[in-house]
Amino acid sequence: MNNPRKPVVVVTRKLPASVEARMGELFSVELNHDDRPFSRERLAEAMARADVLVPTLTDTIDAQLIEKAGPKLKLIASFSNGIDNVDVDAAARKGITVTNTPNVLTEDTADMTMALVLAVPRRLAEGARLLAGSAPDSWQGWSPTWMLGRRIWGKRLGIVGMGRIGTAVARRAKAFGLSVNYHNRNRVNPETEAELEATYWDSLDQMLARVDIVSVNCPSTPATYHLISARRLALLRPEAYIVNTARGDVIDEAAMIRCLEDDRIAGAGLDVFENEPAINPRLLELAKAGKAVLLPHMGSATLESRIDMGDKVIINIRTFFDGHRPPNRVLPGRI
Ligand SMILES: NC(=O)C1=CN([C@@H]2O[C@H](COP(=O)(O)OP(=O)(O)OC[C@H]3O[C@@H](n4cnc5c(N)ncnc54)[C@H](O)[C@@H]3O)[C@@H](O)[C@H]2O)C=CC1
Ligand SMILES: O=C(O)C(=O)CO
Repeated sequence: MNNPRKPVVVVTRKLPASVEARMGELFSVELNHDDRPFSRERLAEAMARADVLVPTLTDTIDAQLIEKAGPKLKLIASFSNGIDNVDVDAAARKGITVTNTPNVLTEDTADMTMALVLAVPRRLAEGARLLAGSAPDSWQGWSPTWMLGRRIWGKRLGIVGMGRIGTAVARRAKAFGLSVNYHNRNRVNPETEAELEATYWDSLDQMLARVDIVSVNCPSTPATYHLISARRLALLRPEAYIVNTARGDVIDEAAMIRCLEDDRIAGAGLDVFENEPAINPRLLELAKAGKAVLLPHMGSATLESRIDMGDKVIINIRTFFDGHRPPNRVLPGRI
């Protein structure tokens, strides 16, 4: 580094040991060994004196906190792909650069999305729970009419948000015999569309009315808040399933719960929730009834992705303090 003074870097959560060790070599780093989430006061205190804050998606870095940040704070290098928890506009106004960790978790999150696409119609969680919770002789054996789910092969998938993860989901879905439909802000390039044999729907409403499984893969932004609204949920066919590995607030969760309870849709596979980590108890009841498979936000949770995310954070900090534009800079209005 050109600057002999090591930047003061405050990390809000425990990271993989190799990442923390490398940060210790490069920066004057303050780690969070006990992994307890920072309170708002502790965040404010860290932002008052650090050169760099390394938050993650569970830290809300809003305009109020950013306005009160100390003059040294120049970089918020988030350990996350989604950046909805950081007010990027407020950071830009204050001259603070924001970075995230895209790409390295795309394949893992797409795998988990596909796992949910399979798990709900094929009743995977129900079957596994049945054996895990039962006495050794309580299963009476195979029967032609028992535990029947719905076929995946030949069905229509509708992806909302055909970016990195959406496209990786589409590749997997094609291999499972699903036809790929998508709605996105922009149409993807013709080569990708041809490779995936994907159908683009300019109208989200029309796509929702047509598909068998919806996969939500767009970011949480003011424009996508409750994008899957009560009105749009009503467009889904009663046999349709919905999978969300993006952010909880892209779907009107209360409206989705009513649809599931009233059998107006067939099921849901959810890795994310509107009020994480709180989960609506009615969703837990739906999971018990086999109408929902719920995961505790673990879409990208592999050791490999966490190490790669840590490497990205380090590279973003290093390039910034070497006087270059960090590779994963998030610009206002570009999410
Ligand atoms: N469950 C988990 O553990 C993880 C969840 N995520 C979530 O997945 C999201 C997507 O990640 P990536 O695919 O890497 O992002 P991306 O930026 O590559 O793709 C998002 C796509 O959504 C589209 N989009 C944005 N606003 C839209 C709108 N109003 N209508 C239609 N399309 C819109 C964009 O044009 C883009 O193509 C992240 O923002 C994050 O919230 C990301 C990683 C892990
Ligand atoms: O990085 C993100 O956006 C996640 O949701 C978890 O990896």
